[in-house]
Amino acid sequence: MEKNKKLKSWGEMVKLNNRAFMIFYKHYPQMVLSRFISVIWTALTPYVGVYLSALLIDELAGSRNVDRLQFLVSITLGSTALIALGSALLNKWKETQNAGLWLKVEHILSEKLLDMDYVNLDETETAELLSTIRQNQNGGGWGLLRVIQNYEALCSSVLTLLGGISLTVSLFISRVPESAGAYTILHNPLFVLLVIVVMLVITYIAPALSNKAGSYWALNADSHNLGNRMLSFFGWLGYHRDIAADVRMYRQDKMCERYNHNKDDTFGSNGLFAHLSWGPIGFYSAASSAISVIFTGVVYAFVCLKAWAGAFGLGAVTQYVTSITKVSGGVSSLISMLGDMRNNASFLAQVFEFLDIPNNMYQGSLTVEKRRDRKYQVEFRNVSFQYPGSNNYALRNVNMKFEIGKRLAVVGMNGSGKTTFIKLLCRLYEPTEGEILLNGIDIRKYNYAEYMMIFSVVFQDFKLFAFKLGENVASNATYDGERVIDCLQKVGFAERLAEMQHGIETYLYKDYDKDGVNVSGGEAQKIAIARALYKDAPFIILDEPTAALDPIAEAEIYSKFNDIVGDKTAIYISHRLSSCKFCDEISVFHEGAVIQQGTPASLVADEKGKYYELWHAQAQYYTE
Ligand SMILES: Nc1ncnc2c1ncn2[C@@H]1O[C@H](COP(=O)(O)OP(=O)(O)OP(=O)(O)O)[C@@H](O)[C@H]1O
Repeated sequence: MEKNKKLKSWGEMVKLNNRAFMIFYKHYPQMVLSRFISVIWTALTPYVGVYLSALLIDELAGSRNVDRLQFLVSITLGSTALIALGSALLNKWKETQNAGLWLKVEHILSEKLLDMDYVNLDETETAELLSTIRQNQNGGGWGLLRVIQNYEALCSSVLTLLGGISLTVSLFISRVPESAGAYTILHNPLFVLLVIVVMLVITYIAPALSNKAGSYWALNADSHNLGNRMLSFFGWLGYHRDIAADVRMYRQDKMCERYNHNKDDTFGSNGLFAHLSWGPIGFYSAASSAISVIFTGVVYAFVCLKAWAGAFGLGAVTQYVTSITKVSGGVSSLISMLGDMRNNASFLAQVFEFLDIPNNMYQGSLTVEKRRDRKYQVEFRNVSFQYPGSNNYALRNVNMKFEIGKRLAVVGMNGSGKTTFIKLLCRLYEPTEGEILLNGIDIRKYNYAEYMMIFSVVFQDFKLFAFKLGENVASNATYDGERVIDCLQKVGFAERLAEMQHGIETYLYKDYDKDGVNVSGGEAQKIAIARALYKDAPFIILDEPTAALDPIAEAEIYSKFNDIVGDKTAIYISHRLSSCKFCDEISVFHEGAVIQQGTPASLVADEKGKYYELWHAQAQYYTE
């Protein structure tokens, strides 16, 4: 991961911010437009009031013509009402379009995650990068979250500046009457230039100091990543439902607290940021505020002196002070924004490092033939595999052919490569050596989405969503209710379903519905198997499908196994060897290799084989 040792150059700053802006525009054009139109409106409309009130004051201080005063008052009131109406409408539009900006950013990141090669999800670098991006985003609002708001502020500053300049020009060029004596210096070009330079210098220094203070966050971004990551874990320790029981049982909160304090004190009162806030960050922020006040003094002095000397009427004093303050505000926020965009560029670079992670998996385009007879033949040919970054082979020289419509059991000790074998079959990873063939063609040549359509898998660590039961089974918001019920019945869920108040419309868990039901581990496993059945793919793969089932449920599933699986080719991983007798063939994995293959009866009879050893190790607990 790239280290934030120094700020990005101005050129890089422009490129990175523009790229981020275009991402937002592509995803959410209305959101971007609503912000910019609002900003233009907000920046320009105040000048109408400034201009009209100057005319009113001049009229009051001058000829005091009643008709003209009436006219000016009506115009002022009418325009104020119209502007207020326009602002309200624009605000509504903007608020609607900008609802959930944080979620929108998360959506951009999730899109990338879903599109990414599965293998990249496993990599520590990917996890670290994403975690850093999220911490910077949630902690300091850095990264994508800041981009639109910065562009909006930039646009607002430029408009404020231009509007202010147009109303200020006459302040500098208006002449003081010769009768004012020494005050005529106020229109002397050199003096005017000097005043402008002083104003600009002060205007520049204040935001520059403030940016300097902000840059300490960007420069030290790497040092608070670990602290942030820990905070986001330890800070929410009490909220994690899945670890709540363990934390209570072993009082792990104490251990976590100690670890948190000892290893990282980034945000503590002795930490880096406390020191920085006390030192340079505090100093530059305070200096910036103090210098802004000096500016106001200089402006008032110059404008009031010119009015005193007779260069313009009293009404213009408010106009000039307001508009010149706006010019200064515009310049100041322009500098501030550019500085902030530069600080943010370091954080954007990390976002793009993540969004640019390439998809290296070969993307084939062959369509998978839709066969009514389900005659799909899969073959592993000399397949070996190492996980990225690992020197060990998780699979070694695996050769296997799946016979159509047969039931294959895969057994072996922990870590022998069974799940890895399934992940390769599903193309979540690619073999390091060898190839996997579907009907004689390398699976990489097929369109990935189509290839996945021929498999239904229940992974060991399957997940159900806190959505409706029917949606979970169908993996879709719309579904065929009868088919859902049929699949649930096949896996022995009928009784539990009958107890559910809203049937297949019942929400699982209580996250989104107070009437939701908490299902047990075994019930969840049945639902996951029903989901695999609903997909009705030619291959059904079950990775330890009955590990969480009670003996009766397990027996029920096995007695109906052939009925459940139907004409599909089934691959079945299990540690309960007794359950494999329903299969036509068993493959025994050991240290990544297939060391035995045969029918259940032949393997039990082979006294020298691994299967015999495993079988008897398990059987003794039942016979002794
Ligand atoms: N994502 C991964 N990165 C690196 N190594 C991994 C990864 N997943 C598994 N391994 C390693 O690959 C080997 C095979 O693991 P696999 O999960 O395929 O075993 P298994 O036979 O399914 O085990 P179990 O019976 O415990 O489920 C193990 O040594 C494991 O540590």
